[in-house]
Amino acid sequence: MAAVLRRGVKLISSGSSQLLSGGCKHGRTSTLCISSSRPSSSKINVELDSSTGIAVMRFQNPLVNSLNLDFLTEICISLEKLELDKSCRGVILTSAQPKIFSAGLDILEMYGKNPEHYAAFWKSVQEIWLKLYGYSKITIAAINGSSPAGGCLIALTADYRIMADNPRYTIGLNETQLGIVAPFWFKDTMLNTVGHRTAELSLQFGLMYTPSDALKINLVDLVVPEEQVLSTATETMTKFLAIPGHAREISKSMMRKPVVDRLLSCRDADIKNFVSFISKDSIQKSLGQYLSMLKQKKS
Ligand SMILES: CCCCCCCCCC/C=C\CC(=O)SCCNC(=O)CCNC(=O)[C@H](O)C(C)(C)COP(=O)(O)OP(=O)(O)OC[C@H]1O[C@@H](n2cnc3c(N)ncnc32)[C@H](O)[C@@H]1OP(=O)(O)O
Repeated sequence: MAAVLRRGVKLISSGSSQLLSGGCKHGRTSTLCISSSRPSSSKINVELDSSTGIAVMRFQNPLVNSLNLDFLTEICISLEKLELDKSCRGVILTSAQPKIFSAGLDILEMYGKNPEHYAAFWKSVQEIWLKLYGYSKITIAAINGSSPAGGCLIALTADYRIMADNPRYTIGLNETQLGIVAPFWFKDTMLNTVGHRTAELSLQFGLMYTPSDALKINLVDLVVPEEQVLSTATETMTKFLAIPGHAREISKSMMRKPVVDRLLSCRDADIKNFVSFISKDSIQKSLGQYLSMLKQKKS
């Protein structure tokens, strides 16, 4: 059940199984409707301040916000609800997990599973990208931790990126380091942000950037002290909100639509391509080795 935090603000815990269709109004505060059962299973929470129209979506999928099928579905449903909710004007994406924005796609979803599973997973990755890259409302990524690969992609879909000034945090599309390849729409999203040459080097080497280096190549727009990431995101959102909405929205769409349309025109082929690529023995071997490396890092 949504709980009132302060005047005009509601906390919305949303497990995918708990979300009902359609938004609803409770007095002055516009929020999403959810049932009250099993709120502890929520992988995200959303706070919507109806006085400003700003929603804060926090990722809370322990340990590292890795993007598995359920988590992706839950994010997508919440984004859809916020998009339909007239009282919401913009969404800040951030993490409730310490030190990690998102560890990227859950490698376990791409390792040792069957083709049907790979296809369903990839479809959900496409869905989240299509939803976020084509999102009509303003999105700001408040990057308060590391953000490799799919985590970087989520950040890249936002209209603005603000990263915590902590050299331990890194961000980038590191796919080649895992022996896998960022698909064309990951590449296009990166290219539209940092330009051709930087994207080319970045993708081939699978480079991960510290916040200050990410700022130099425009991978992020602003680096601020960690404790100011959210407040700066809110201030920035207010600046975006001062622009006439329809004009901003059309401009955003004009910049992004060709890339969105490109994936829309070949979704099934892209899924087939992914399934055939990820099922290869050599790719499975690379992913297995990478997983072992992650585990060994601890010991
Ligand atoms: C021809 C063209 C065809 C196109 C075909 C397409 C091909 C596929 C394209 C796929 C695109 C994107 C891929 C991805 O997003 S892959 C994921 C990439 N992510 C990473 O490389 C991040 C790896 N993780 C880390 O670097 C670190 O874990 C961290 C995030 C910096 C956190 O470090 P930490 O020290 O705080 O925590 P750590 O102990 O390492 O991890 C805790 C546990 O979490 C597990 N884990 C970490 N990341 C992932 C992950 N992405 N998926 C699944 N599990 C993950 C880690 O193993 C630990 O588990 P455990 O506690 O030991 O059991």
